[in-house]
Amino acid sequence: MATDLARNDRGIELRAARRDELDGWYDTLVRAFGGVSEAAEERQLSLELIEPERTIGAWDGAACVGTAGAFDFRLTVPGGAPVRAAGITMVGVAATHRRRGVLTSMMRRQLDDVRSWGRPLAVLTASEPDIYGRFGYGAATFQATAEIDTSRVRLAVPPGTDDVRLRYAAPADVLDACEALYARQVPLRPGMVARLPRWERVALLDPESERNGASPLQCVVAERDGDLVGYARFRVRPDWDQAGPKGSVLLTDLEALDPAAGAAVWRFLFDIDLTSTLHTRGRPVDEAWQHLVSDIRRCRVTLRDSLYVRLVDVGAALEARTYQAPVDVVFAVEDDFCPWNAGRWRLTGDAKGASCARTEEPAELALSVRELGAAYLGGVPLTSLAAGGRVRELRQGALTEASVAFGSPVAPWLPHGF
Ligand SMILES: CC(=O)SCCNC(=O)CCNC(=O)[C@H](O)C(C)(C)COP(=O)(O)OP(=O)(O)OC[C@H]1O[C@@H](n2cnc3c(N)ncnc32)[C@H](O)[C@@H]1OP(=O)(O)O
Repeated sequence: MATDLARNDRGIELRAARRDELDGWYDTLVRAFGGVSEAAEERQLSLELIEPERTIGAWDGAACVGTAGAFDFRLTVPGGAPVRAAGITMVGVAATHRRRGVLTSMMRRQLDDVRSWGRPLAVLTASEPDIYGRFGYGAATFQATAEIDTSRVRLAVPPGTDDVRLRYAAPADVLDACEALYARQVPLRPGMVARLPRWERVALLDPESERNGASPLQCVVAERDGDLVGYARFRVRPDWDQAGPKGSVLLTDLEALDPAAGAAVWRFLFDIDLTSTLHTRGRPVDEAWQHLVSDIRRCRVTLRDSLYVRLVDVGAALEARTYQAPVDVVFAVEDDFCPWNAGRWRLTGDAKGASCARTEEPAELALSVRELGAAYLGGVPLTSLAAGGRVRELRQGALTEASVAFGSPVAPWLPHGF
């Protein structure tokens, strides 16, 4: 646990922040990100969600100069199981203390902690992609952002779309029903995270200071025969010029249970009067709307790295997921930062389950734990990493076998930051 004291070699003390220190600890984090305060309700919620005993503070005397935290998530992995994963968060080092190894010492302590908690995975989203690879994290999910010219792009909807009824609702009034629908989606896509208590409130945060001229959060629910089958939360930003209206729709959340429900919600978002652009952020890279549009180029889709995965316990992590095709491969894993993972592991598995144990047999694929993290959720093919020289095939056929087995029929996706 992070509660016992430790010093790194530069006289900085690492320990968990006590509850009565959390405010100051959080101020250090805010300053590390530039010092612009969040809205009061956002800060309040962040402080409620953080578990003090899973934090790390770096203290230079009485001053907090470094922060890191961990949420106790359950992450969906290929096959649908919810696997315990430390959601690493709130990492910052005071600008006065940067590039002296404070982050490195916090990462060292944190991964030891995560291991002692028995969590096979650590996951995070990175402020900058360059930071976490050295600690064994690999970019495992990507997300799509789109800027859709809805004045030009048409949407072709599937049969049944007209049977779906839409109505506006206050986001808080339908929250429980929307959360129940969300919970049904979580096992269906690797990378999704089951809601922890109080996390549903994150979706309703709507501080006026962060709207930038857009409306308060709006919600439309989709129903069929009175049952909720989808929802969208969004804002509208009106705008006008000489030629008339050119407002934007800013999509925040969208879930739907079936193709017609999804198409009904997307059609609604495309058709809001006085708007000509639909902005979407952080959506799945394989989302179906991309196949319904008349002109994908005018949707300006861009991809970005999203969830980084670190296997803290290689054997337990590889056993916790299933494999879409049979696999029996010996991996030689390099892991300088967590040497307990290094060495040869034999993975055997299929769509029903897997076992992964240490072995003395000859290695068939060689890679570092970072590549294993990138491939773990099925979104980054091992063949692609191998093409870049990041995975080496030592037995002919092992690469294709493992790459096919590791894949996922749906792209992994992290629905929200943390
Ligand atoms: C999960 C999250 O919360 S992501 C949020 C991360 N936080 C931020 O971006 C806030 C602003 N930045 C910071 O607070 C700090 O610069 C941190 C936390 C990114 C780095 O802290 P430091 O204590 O300076 O890192 P540390 O000295 O341990 O550096 C370790 C190595 O990472 C490198 N490194 C650190 N930060 C960066 C960076 N932003 N970009 C590239 N390399 C970096 C260092 O050069 C060093 O490399 P080396 O081992 O080859 O010498």
